[in-house]
Amino acid sequence: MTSAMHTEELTHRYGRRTALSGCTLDVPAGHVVGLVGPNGAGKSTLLQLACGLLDPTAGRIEVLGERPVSGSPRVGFVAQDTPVYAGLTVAEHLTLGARLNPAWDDGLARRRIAQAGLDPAQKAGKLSGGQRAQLALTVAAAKRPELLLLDEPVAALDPLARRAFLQSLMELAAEHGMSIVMSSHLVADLERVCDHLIVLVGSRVRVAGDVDELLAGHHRLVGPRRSAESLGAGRDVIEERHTDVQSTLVVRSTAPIDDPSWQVDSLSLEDLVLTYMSEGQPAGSRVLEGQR
Ligand SMILES: Nc1ncnc2c1ncn2[C@@H]1O[C@H](COP(=O)(O)OP(=O)(O)OP(=O)(O)O)[C@@H](O)[C@H]1O
Repeated sequence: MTSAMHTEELTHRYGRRTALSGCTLDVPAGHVVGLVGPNGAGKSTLLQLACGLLDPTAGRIEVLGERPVSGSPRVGFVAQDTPVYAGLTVAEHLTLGARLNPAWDDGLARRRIAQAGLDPAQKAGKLSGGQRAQLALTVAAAKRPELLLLDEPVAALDPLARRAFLQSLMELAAEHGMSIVMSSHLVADLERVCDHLIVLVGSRVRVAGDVDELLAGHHRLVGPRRSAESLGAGRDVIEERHTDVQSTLVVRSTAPIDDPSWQVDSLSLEDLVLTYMSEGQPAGSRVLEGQR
């Protein structure tokens, strides 16, 4: 499997604050990868390390087989605040993009600008937040990078624009083999477009893998109250809740659960993400299906 990104024990500190700690992960090339985690988990820090805007404090990161270099034409990045040049018009952004990027796809850029309903003559400083995000995304995609890194790209988009944007991401990955890593809090969106998922919690990777494999390997068990240890080896208990009479467990297991006294259900991607995100928090703040 070729990697779009590979990290080993990657750590970044801002002064005394650790933003990412001992992060080891592999992002397969040619996939759309979702990066989720609570606020402050280190997602933006990881993406900025990947595009060379930050340097590791410790550990190693390779992107497309190289040490990340800021401004590389092989990597596109859209930061959370979608920076644009306020004094330049939309059309001037495309002209500048074409001048700076050898693989610039002008057709793609103009199509996306038209789809987003942007006026080429308008100054970027006068665009709305969502329109600015559309422009920044267009410029990043039209660079035709091998890897596109997006930090909460759809947060400012209206639902229609969001759907169109997610559709275009899937097309970029399918038609041009572009690898895409996008952070988002909108798990339903990630579920629509991502085939690989990374859950980052407290500056560490909590779980990562192919979405279908993750869903197939996680189960919710409901049955008469008993200790989680009764499940035996090879089953990783991610979450357990007990009443006087009933136990509810979320387990990771590739082997089938063959004890008929358990009712075994699958998890949605949102349940899976929430389970990992709430790990380590007091049981009262955890969210389980039926209690939301
Ligand atoms: N420039 C900075 N200086 C100091 N600390 C920072 C800086 N940027 C981020 N941090 C800290 O690093 C940690 C990780 O932040 P980061 O922005 O990477 O998280 P995130 O997962 O992207 O969060 P969010 O979902 O809220 O965008 C947080 O504790 C944050 O306060």
